[in-house]
Amino acid sequence: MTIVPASKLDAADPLARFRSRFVAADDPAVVAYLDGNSLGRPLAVTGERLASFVDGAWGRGLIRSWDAAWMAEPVTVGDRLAEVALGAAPGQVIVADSTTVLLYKLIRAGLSVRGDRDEVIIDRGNFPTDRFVVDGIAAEFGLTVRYLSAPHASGVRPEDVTAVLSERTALVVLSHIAYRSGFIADMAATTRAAHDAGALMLWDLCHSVGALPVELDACDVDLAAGCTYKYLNGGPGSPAFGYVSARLQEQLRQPIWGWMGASDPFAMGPQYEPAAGIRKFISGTPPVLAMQPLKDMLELIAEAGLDEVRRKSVALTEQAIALADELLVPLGATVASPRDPAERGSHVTVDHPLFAEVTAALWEQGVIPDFRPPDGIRIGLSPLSTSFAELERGVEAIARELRARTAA
Ligand SMILES: Cc1ncc(COP(=O)(O)O)c(C=O)c1O
Ligand SMILES: Nc1c(O)cccc1C(=O)C[C@H](N)C(=O)O
Repeated sequence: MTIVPASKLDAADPLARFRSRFVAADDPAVVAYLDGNSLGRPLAVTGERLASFVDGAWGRGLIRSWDAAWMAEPVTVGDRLAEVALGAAPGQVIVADSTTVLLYKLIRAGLSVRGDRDEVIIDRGNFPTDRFVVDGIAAEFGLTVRYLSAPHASGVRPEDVTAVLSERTALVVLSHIAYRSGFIADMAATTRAAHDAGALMLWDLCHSVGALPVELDACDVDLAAGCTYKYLNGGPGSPAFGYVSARLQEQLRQPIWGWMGASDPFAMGPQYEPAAGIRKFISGTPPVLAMQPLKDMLELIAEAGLDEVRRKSVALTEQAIALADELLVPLGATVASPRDPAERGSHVTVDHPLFAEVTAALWEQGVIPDFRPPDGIRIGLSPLSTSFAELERGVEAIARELRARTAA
C-alpha cells in the first residue's frame, strides 16, 4: 500500500486546528506523544481555569461555593458528559471516585438485584482493575467468576458471551474497547444477549469515552463506568464517571453509604437515607477541583463533533497500521489490533519481543508510546491533539530503534 505523506493528511485534516488548543503540542522536546490513551495532554485553558477557580469559587466563595455550585457538579458535569459523549439522557451519570471504586460500587449494585444468581462473567483480556475488582467481590460473597478467554486474539464477541451465559449469570463485565488490542465490542448485541439470559450488563468505557460516539441509552445498557484522564484530558487522577440506567436506579443499592449520597447530607441524620436518582451513587465529598479541566474538554469535543473525532481516529489508526506494515512488520513485528476499522478503537498495538527495551530507548528521545506486556507497543492516537506528522515521526523512530537491534 502506498503511504500518503503526513504533510498531505495534516493539510487536509479539518480537525488539525484543534491541536494548538493543547499545552506545548509543538514543543520540539516531545517528538511524538502517542500515549493520550493513558494520559491526555492538558488543554491550554486548563491553567487559567484552575487559577480562576482558586481565586474565585474557592478563594473568595469559600465554603459558600458548595451551595452555590459544587454540590450540583457531580450531576451537572455528568449530564453534560452524558449529552456530549455517552448518548445518555440527563440524570444517569455522576462524576466521582476513581474507575476502580465506581466499578466496585456498580458491580455490587448490579448484584443487589440479582441476589438469586451466583456467577459473574468477565474476560481474561480485560484490564487488571476490572478483573481484580470482580475477583475480590466474588471472594467476598462466594460467587463464581466465569472467565472468557477470547478465542479471537483481539476481543470478545457476542457469541462468546452467549456461550457461557446461563440462569446463574448475574452480571457481565466487559470493556467496550479492549485496553491492549483496541478491539471494539458490539455493545448493542452483547447487552441484548446478557438481557436475554436475565443478566445485567456493565461496560468499562475508559478507552471509548471521547474517542467515539457511545450510545448507552439506545443500547439499553444497565451500568457503565470510565475514566476522564484519557480522551477527556481531565489530568492525572481526574475523577471517573458512572452511568446507571434510569430504569434501575430505584431498585439498585450501592455498597458505600456515604453522607454525600444521602437524601439530606446536612441533616446529619441518625440513619442513611439514600438520595433520589443518580445522586445516591455518590459516597463521600466529590472531587470538585479535579473535575474542572474536563469541563473544557467536553466543550471542545462538542465544538469539533464526536462523529468528526471518530472519523479522524479511524484515519489515524489506518495510517498507523499502514506505517507499521511498511516499517515494522518487515523487521518481525506483528499488528495485534483489528485490521477492520469498524472493530478498532483509537489505538494500535504492535508486538515484537524487543519492544520493552525499544520503548525505554524511545522515551529518552521524547518519543512516547507505551509498552504493554508481554511484548506490545501501544500507539495511542488522540484525534484532537495528535497530528499525522507526529504519528509518522513516532513510527519511524520505533523502526529505527528496532532496526538497530535486529540488524545482523
Ligand atoms: C479499561 C480500564 N479500566 C480501568 C482503568 C483504570 O482504573 P482507575 O482509573 O481506577 O485507575 C484503566 C486504565 O488505567 C483502563 O484502561
Ligand atoms: N491510569 C494510569 C496511571 O495512573 C498511570 C499510568 C497509566 C495509566 C493508564 O491509564 C493505563 C491505561 N488505562 C491502560 O490502558 O493501560
